[in-house]
Amino acid sequence: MAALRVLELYSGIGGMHQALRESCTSAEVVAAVDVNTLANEVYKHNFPSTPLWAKTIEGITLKEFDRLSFDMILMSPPCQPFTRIGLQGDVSDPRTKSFLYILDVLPRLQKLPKYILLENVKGFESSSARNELLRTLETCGFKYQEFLLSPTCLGIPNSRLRYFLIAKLQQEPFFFHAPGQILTRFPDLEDRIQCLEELCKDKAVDKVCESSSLPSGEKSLDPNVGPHCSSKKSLPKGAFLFKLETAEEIARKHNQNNDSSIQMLKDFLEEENEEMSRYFLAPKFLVRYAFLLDIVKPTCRRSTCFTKGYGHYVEGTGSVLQTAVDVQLESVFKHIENLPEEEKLLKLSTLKLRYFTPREIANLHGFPPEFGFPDKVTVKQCYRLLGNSLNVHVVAKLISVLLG
Ligand SMILES: C[S@@+](CC[C@H](N)C(=O)[O-])C[C@H]1O[C@@H](n2cnc3c(N)ncnc32)[C@H](O)[C@@H]1O
Repeated sequence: MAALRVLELYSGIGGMHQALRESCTSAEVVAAVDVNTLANEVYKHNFPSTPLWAKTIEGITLKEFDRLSFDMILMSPPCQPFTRIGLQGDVSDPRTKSFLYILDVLPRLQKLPKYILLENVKGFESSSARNELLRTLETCGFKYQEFLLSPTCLGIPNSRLRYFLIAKLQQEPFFFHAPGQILTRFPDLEDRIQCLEELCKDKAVDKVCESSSLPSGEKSLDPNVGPHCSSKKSLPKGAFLFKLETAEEIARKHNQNNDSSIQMLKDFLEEENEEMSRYFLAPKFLVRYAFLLDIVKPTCRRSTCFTKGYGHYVEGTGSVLQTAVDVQLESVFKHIENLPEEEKLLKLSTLKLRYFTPREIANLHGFPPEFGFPDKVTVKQCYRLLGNSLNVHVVAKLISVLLG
């Protein structure tokens, strides 16, 4: 079979390209498009032979799109218009303009692509942009399925709940098709068998795969968000409230750390060495923000989503690592608020807290060891680019599901 011709839109540092490679699909990225100069340099560094179009998507003409004659679109449109903490400008946000342009171009292409995969933040599913996307796909005759997935459903100790849509230009729906539902786990062989059994029983086709949508007891949704947050298990013995955390949060973290189906963070960490000193949290910063930090140890089986503000803003941008593994977090934080500043600092310093390195975040995001950044890219810029990127393993698996 001829290699698939893939168009990678909003290519950034090439998370989609990396995922395509990991999926072992016979494919060629015929063009990668992005306006960000730095992201483009990282892309070129890692995928030197891919044609990189450093221009806006809305600046590409229908003719140019047609000339590419692509079979597949991989895209992660800007997510700011849809984030829960943002203004949710949705289709009226200027950053959605290029996406609406793609939707406008799609039905007018000489040849429709056979496959589409889109990634965005949680929140996109309730946007007008998504409704517009579904309407366009239906008009063009695509069959599609939506997902909300986090790397935790692949055993990776990092929460990054994201919206995904896969679409194919075929008569037959996906075997796991769940009309009107957003799947919160990957479809598996069981779904296929069940699907076939149901078909054999000659049941109504639209009922075929209902069961695949919401599995019971599945650790599919991001454990940091939604109903899974409220653990029904009782607090671990001796646990108490500290560090501005509620009993519920402490219980949730405890449960996550005891979930042996998730790998430990230590599998993703670099060896501690002298160069790590640059990643340690500055004392002033520690005293000021310690209560807001999400602190994890190498033996933990969780970390929060690393965003583009990591290393710059504190709250909600990603976990920090406690490298003094024998120190009890509780003993450091208990009654700390009553201590004078110097003593506070002394206590906090015993934890030896540091940021995850860009390489460690890349590891958690599924980028292989050979994926790198040009020397001139600073650590902060790496955090920014990685925070904008995606989990390669999750997308690779979705590509396999889409083409399977
Ligand atoms: C969410 S990031 C995608 C990241 C990418 N998937 C990766 O792995 O790094 C969105 C990207 O879209 C790019 N972008 C935003 N608006 C654009 C436009 N109108 N035309 C081209 N690129 C655009 C940004 O520069 C950014 O790199």
